[in-house]
Amino acid sequence: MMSSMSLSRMLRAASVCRTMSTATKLTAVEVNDKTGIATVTLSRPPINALNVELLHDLYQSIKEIENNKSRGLILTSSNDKVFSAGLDINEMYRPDKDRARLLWTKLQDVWLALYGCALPTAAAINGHAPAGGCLLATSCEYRVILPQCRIGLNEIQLGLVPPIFCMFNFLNVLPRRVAERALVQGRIFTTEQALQIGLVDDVASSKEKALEKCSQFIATFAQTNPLARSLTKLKFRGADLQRFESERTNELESFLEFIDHPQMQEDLGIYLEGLKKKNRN
Ligand SMILES: CCCCCCCCC/C=C/C(=O)SCCNC(=O)CCNC(=O)[C@H](O)C(C)(C)COP(=O)(O)OP(=O)(O)OC[C@H]1O[C@@H](n2cnc3c(N)ncnc32)[C@H](O)[C@@H]1OP(=O)(O)O
Repeated sequence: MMSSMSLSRMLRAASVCRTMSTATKLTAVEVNDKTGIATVTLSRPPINALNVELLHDLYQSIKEIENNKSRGLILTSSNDKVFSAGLDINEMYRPDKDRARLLWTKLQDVWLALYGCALPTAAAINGHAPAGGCLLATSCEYRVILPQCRIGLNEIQLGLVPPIFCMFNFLNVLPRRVAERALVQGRIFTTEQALQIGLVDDVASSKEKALEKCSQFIATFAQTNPLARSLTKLKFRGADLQRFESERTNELESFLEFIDHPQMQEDLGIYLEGLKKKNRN
């Protein structure tokens, strides 16, 4: 028979994590009742490519966590090889115009919500994080990556001009010269390189350890007044957020114009085919 001691331990363990009521289909949200930290898990197999629906769910999750006054937000992936492959290229290749508009608007919303999030934010990067994957991670305040991953903003390599928020994110974590060169070259960094240049703060040997490090980072704010903390964060990020707002419409129109261009469509088609061919060979 189970002792009352082990039963109470089990009950305690069961109550530690709860799924948030409005957790959506492509993001799972779990709140640790002990620490008050919410973990958002990107869950769009196979590679968490950011389509309209995933971006929508991610935005909802971030806002929900912020409104529920969690102690912090950790972003991670349900895939053990890929954090996120960035924007779903299928959404940009021969796109439906209204959907392409929605895609970009949702990406902008997610960036605003994550970069300007009042809570401490951390990314447990448990797999590759090219392009939009890197954008999500660098919108957070702290990053831990696993060994043998690749991360970077490679938009230029696809013939895409990195939007202004890519620049803000890189300038926020890297020295200006390193940020500019990385963006202009479309560099993808290995785990070791990312750590060396400061694109990530730490390396962990497993997803669990990465999540633990993220929790430890968030715990460093335990003694800080949450309002004072978030207002200070906004003082650092406010100028970026304002400039983003003033260029938001222009960037949306540029994006739509850009992907409407026949050469761009041809290039995207070739790139997509190249990704698929890799698996056929
Ligand atoms: C202001 C002006 C603005 C104008 C400019 C606009 C700027 C845009 C800003 C943002 C841009 C982006 O994010 S663009 C997205 C850039 N992303 C990338 O370049 C990532 C490319 N993918 C990879 O590197 C790799 O797939 C990686 C993520 C590391 C995972 O490698 P794996 O070996 O584990 O998996 P793979 O076999 O390669 O991929 C599994 C399947 O997913 C597909 N796939 C991979 N990445 C995909 C993707 N991003 N979109 C769709 N499909 C993808 C592959 O073709 C495979 O399909 P099947 O073979 O059919 O199974």
